[in-house]
Amino acid sequence: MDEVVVVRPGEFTIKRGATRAEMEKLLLKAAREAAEECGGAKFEKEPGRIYARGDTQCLKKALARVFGVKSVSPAYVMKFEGVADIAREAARLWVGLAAGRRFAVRVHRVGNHPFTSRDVAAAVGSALVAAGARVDLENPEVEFFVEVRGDRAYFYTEVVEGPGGLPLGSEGKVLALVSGGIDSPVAAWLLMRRGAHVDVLHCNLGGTVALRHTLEVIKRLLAWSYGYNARVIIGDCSPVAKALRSGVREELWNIAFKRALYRIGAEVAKTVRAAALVTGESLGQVSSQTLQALAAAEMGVGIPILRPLIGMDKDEITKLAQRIGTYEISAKTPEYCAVFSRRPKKWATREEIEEIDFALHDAVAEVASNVKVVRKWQLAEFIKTLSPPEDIEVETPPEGAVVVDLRDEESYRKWHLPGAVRADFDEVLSLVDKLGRDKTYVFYCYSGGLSLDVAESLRKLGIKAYSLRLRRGT
Ligand SMILES: Nc1ncnc2c1ncn2[C@@H]1O[C@H](COP(=O)(O)OP(=O)(O)OP(=O)(O)O)[C@@H](O)[C@H]1O
Repeated sequence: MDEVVVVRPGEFTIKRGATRAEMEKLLLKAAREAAEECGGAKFEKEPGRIYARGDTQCLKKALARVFGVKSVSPAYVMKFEGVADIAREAARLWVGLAAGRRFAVRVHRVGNHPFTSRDVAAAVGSALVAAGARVDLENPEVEFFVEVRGDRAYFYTEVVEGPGGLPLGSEGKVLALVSGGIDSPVAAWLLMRRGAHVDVLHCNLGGTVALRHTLEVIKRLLAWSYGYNARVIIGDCSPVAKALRSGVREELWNIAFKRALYRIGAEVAKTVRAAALVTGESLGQVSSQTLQALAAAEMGVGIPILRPLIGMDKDEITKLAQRIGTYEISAKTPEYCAVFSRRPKKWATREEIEEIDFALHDAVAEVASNVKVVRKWQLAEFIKTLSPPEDIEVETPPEGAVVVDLRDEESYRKWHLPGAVRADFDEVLSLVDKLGRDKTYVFYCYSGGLSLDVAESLRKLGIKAYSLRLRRGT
């Protein structure tokens, strides 16, 4: 008796010849990388199955995250001579588990044998009934699976669902635009699941705190990218924010930013040889995701834009994000944004798109040619190196600075620094526009994270800004 993890490949097993052989090779490559998380494994292959030997419990989880895998079962395997051997072994393994419960035996048989699946089920069933269990095929409390393949029998009780889809790398490469929010990592994951190698582009508008958050989300997403050392491409998008705020009417900012993202994406896609962009847009979710807005933003961009979430509801997307493991961090990513207008237009004319292109042309080129590329395997180390500019934190407000309290109203009412005004983080830019961009600003919040980020992003727009480190007791 030997322990093994049975891996069942998904839909690509219906393919034939070279395509199938290539897909099996890719699946095995990804499975080997996944198994490294468990100290490695020994793999064996036969038509329609892969077997992995190693740390069974760990492999069960890791291999159930490999694209192209339909399901995984930790199993015992034995060589047998006849049905009696199978029934004896089943009884030895399962009597304790079956005792006093309603059970069903499910048998799957591949190969030529002098017995049928029913014969096996009957023999195993009676061995367990003899031990005090009761057969109930309709509504069992426990299911016992026996898979007979050639001269071996596999015994298991657990079937862990894999992601399905196609092995990573079987369907070319795409570039996913990922924001750190809930939706775009899900969109990227869905393309991975269909076999595409996915590189990720993030356009950073906030400060280091927000960037770290987003990269943590991306790290979780890429934990699924077994077999491909994906690229994370980070653009500092402050030139776009600046150009947009100075050269585009506010009602068009959302469409214009989207267009800038697509344009930057199209440029970066050329360098990484991606055949399409992927975004997390879902029809009608926000005002820039109307059909007209999407059509206007992508007019003449020159690369296909794939939107796998377009017909999905938010709760479906959220459930997937939870399964992928990105939801928790995504939900907490600060969405500080310098380019969201308060009264967004839901469409744009061709002339308006031309105006946008004219205003953003140089900024798009600047961002696209200054991106930073980090590989999946270096990402964790890279995140550790990120820290905000040294002089951004101060102990006391600089002389003459406008002091802004970013906490909620109740906290502000109870206590605030003398002379401080209160603002939510998404009101900061309007406040700065109102009070003057030439003034110095200093922000404080609860923990110092948000104020750092707000100050850093304002600096990127050319505004003098600091984050105040509150002393204990204040
Ligand atoms: N800063 C960014 N960097 C890269 N891509 C982005 C960025 N912001 C938005 N995107 C892309 O544009 C899409 C639409 O963005 P928008 O903010 O309208 O949608 P969203 O539904 O909030 O998406 P998400 O939840 O992914 O942030 C995103 O799904 C993502 O693909």
